[in-house]
Amino acid sequence: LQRSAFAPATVGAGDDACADMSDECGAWAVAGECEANPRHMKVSCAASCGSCDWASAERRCALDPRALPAVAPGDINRTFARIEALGEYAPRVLSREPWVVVLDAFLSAEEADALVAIANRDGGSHFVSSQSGGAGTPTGMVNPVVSEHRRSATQWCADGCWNESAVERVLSRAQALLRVPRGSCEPLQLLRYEQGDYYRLHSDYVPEQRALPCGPRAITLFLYLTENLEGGHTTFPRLGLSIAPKKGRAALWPSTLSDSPTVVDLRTVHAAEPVLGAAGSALKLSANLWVHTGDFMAARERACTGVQAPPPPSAR
Ligand SMILES: O=C(O)CCC(=O)C(=O)O
Ligand SMILES: [Fe+2]
Repeated sequence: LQRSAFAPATVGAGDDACADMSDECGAWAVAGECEANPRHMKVSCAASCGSCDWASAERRCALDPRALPAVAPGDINRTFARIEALGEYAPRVLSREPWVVVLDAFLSAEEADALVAIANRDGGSHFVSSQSGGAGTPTGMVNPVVSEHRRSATQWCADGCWNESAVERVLSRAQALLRVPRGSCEPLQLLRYEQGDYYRLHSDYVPEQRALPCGPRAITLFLYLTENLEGGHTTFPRLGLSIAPKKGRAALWPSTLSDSPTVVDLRTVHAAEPVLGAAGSALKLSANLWVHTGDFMAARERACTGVQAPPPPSAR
């Protein structure tokens, strides 16, 4: 059969109707992608996957009124004050209103090296050009795009990568430090900046997530995995702060208000300064661990994080 034999399908009528968003849905479904890639397929190819119950975001992503927030009002202030008082990992408070804390001894050198090895596995081929921002999609999600706002490479340490022992250790430590459930954390995002790479001023807050069960990103734990590089500082221009990359260092800041943890705090907008030095040797590797106010991992299973899962590379 020719690919064109599959026209976008529509199934049912009225409230239960659902449609495919792509001509390729039928071919992908035949190739088994509804099971292999359900977060994209069951939403965008609902007719071909027989998943009309997933077609409506309102129904699929309804909020559970009984769900307890992972970050409740006041938690941000309590958490940062506790971290300062505890004194573990050599904390330095750079700002208190809002909080920005650096933990120079968060990772051991071995752990940083282990994360670097994970980032570089298969010759670094898991990295893709970083995306950000992005336009809305017909399914009400954001489709991040590569833009001038950011030049770097990114990979998600998700699914199988969770089980790597260094990742597991680091996630458990972060969870214990912040006293948040594992499900509120996104998979670790690994970043690579080469000579000239940067990330312009932004907030980590994703507005579309506020109305979703995952809630917005409330806290960022940012890990520096390499050092001895020129540039590449993380700067907070509204606070006059600049954090240098240093192996094993973590920076911790909120993207929301302590009293209203689903409301953005624009005082912590930040940028990654360009990495300087010789082409080929200038390199900054780092990682983001984002904590949400809701259960991010449960929301991710149901394609309810507001970010469109990528389509299958092709129908085989
Ligand atoms: O690379 C940095 O220093 C900061 C990166 C960042 O802000 C981000 O990935 O959201
Ligand atoms: Fe950021």
